[in-house]
Amino acid sequence: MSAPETDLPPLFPFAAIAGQPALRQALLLAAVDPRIGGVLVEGPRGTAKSTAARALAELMPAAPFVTLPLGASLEHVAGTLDLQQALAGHAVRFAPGLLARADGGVLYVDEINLLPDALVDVLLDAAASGVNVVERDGISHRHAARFVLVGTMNPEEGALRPQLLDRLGLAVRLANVADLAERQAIVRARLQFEADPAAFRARHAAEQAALAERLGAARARVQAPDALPWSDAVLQAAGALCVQAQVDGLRADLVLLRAARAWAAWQGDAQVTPVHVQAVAELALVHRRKPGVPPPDPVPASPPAADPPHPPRAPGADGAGPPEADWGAMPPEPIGTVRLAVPELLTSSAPATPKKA
Ligand SMILES: Nc1ncnc2c1ncn2[C@@H]1O[C@H](COP(=O)(O)OP(=O)(O)OP(=O)(O)O)[C@@H](O)[C@H]1O
Repeated sequence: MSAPETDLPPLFPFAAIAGQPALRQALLLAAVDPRIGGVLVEGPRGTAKSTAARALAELMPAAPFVTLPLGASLEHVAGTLDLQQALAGHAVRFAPGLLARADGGVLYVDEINLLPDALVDVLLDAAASGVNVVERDGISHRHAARFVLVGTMNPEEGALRPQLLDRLGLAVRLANVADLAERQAIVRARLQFEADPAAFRARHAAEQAALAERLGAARARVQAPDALPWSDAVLQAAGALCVQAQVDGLRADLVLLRAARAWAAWQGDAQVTPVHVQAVAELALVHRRKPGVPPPDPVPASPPAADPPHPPRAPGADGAGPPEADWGAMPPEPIGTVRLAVPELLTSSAPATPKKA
């Protein structure tokens, strides 16, 4: 886990983020496998979008957190080639941009829907390929740009074109928190953090360390080419969900499979199954589903998906809600069903090492 830099304000720990299970799940999946292509977070102001994205970077080893400022130029983002040097017979000099700085970490793009399309195009290319290529007058330079792209938008302020939406790996639609107990738990935790950040962080240190270790193990597993195989049943499950959502093209299937594999790695499972596909389906499909097509009926669960439980806390810590159910222990569901909230994400007792098949 990267140590917070001393000249920066202390970070609110990922483990202390209350509610928002889909946001936490999507961020963690994108961190397990950055080639998923990032996360689009749609929703109102003040719903922990930037807090969660910053906190995610802290779970990754020495990961930078880079914010793309509004009004940034293409050169500022992608970097520039010094052609004068090249023409004078010197080696090509490359001045790195934000994509280079974000390598290995998180690139946070607030109001991605308000950026020029050309800039979003460059961001999405780099996010999906892990490489940034800068070309000018026949000279080109490429460098690693493996970052988790987190783009936020408020749909009331403008839409993102479907072509660009489709290229964002996962999406989450946040709503304002209407549950009074949950609001109180969030406010109480935040006030405690602001009153004494060091003590607050110390209280969550063990849970944070467990999350960071679990993330590191999952990241290592998805990089191993032979790990986490998928069967035809998995491809079929993904395809069936994509057909039901009436998505365009095949990108949804590919992202869904990649996300399912990341979820299996996070769970410590030995192979990808249709259950993993179901658990991440809505994150891959919500922004690709054809307008007017309803999502599959949610499966009633205990507790119901409409009332997702709070993340686990030590008794009495931060006034948070009750411990959550162990969703991982639930029986498989039929294909075509979707369960959005996967709160056992933050169950620190979950395995950090793969289970035996
Ligand atoms: N679910 C939550 N858990 C913990 N803190 C939360 C939660 N929701 C909101 N907050 C707190 O509310 C404040 C606002 O959150 P944050 O700045 O992350 O919102 P945002 O969604 O990025 O807003 P904006 O779109 O305006 O940038 C922060 O102090 C954050 O800690």
